[in-house]
Amino acid sequence: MHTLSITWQSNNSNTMATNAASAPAGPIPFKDVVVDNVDLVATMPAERSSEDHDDVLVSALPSKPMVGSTQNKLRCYLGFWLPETFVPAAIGLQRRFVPRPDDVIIASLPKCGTTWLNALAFATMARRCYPPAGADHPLLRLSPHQCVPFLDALFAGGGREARLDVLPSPRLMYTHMPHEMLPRAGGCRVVYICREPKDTAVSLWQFRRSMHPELPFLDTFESICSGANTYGPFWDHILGYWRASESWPENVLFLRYEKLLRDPAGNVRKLARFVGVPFSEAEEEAGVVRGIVELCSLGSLRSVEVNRTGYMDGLKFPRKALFRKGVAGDWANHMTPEMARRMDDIVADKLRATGLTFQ
Ligand SMILES: Nc1ncnc2c1ncn2[C@@H]1O[C@H](COP(=O)(O)OS(=O)(=O)O)[C@@H](OP(=O)(O)O)[C@H]1O
Repeated sequence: MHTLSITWQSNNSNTMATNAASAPAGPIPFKDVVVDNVDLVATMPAERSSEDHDDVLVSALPSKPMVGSTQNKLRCYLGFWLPETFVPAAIGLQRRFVPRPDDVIIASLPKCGTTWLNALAFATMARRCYPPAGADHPLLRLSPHQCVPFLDALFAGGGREARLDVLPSPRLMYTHMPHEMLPRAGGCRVVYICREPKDTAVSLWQFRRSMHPELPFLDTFESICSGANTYGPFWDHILGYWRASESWPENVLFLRYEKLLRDPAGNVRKLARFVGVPFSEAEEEAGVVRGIVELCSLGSLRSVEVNRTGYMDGLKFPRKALFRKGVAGDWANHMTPEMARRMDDIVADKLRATGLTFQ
């Protein structure tokens, strides 16, 4: 098992002095601290979990194979197909996670822009300690997933969730769990990123192929359409956060990957306002938003050493597989018209009368 360490280091006072002029008014996230060596993905339990977790017998839940994995399977818990190793995380999150009012949680289905949004949120919230143009920015030596703790891995067992308690406020974390698995209380802020389902399907398949090059697209496609895919059904995952964003707009921000591609700066401003640290006029004039967008662009992240080399240890996937094409519409290169129509029909049917569309 990988050893995890969370190191909080005092910030360099010169950096603070340089930033003072452009610092926003109000609470300053990440003041005096730097997140380092937080690779919570690497701590995912390798063993399968079939024990009793708080009176839910994981091995008694309905199961299906997980496409592309011989080690893990999916279990249906409260209507969602979760990786078996993460069912205890869903239970633990619901029962024991105590959000703080100023927590920020990034939520998504896998392959919807999680890595990008993690990077943007981290760079935005940590900008006083780390100006985006700074040569010592954590995103120049750590992967975005190393900068943002992964709730699903932390709550998967082994007492790791206690590590969250020592993080100073405001905490930034991420999850792939459905909205239904998050506790209601606490009033923390959740930022969800949603992506066109056909592109998400292609991205997931390509990611899996980085480990299993021969994997046919059809297996991934069929499992997604059936609903029994990792964290699926995808329509229920999306709708859970969509409805929450409509009911509690001050708590849940619903972002779209395609809109982020079209207007990254506008969406970063929206994100900053939502998490309570809007950009000041001085910051706008100093090009801070532009700097964050550039730092977190696919080209920049892809060129960082840690993102080019090495593996997401617990998952054995190469990190570079997280930074592929980053475009909208790649589905057209991999789906037949019939496959595309089938998925569009599923989406139209499931999202009917919800106000959410992908057209
Ligand atoms: N900076 C940036 N800008 C635009 N797009 C980006 C960026 N970083 C990652 N990506 C693209 O996001 C896809 C990976 O999805 P996730 O980050 O959600 O994967 S994961 O859930 O964290 O495993 C994957 O999409 P595809 O290229 O379509 O496969 C990545 O290329």
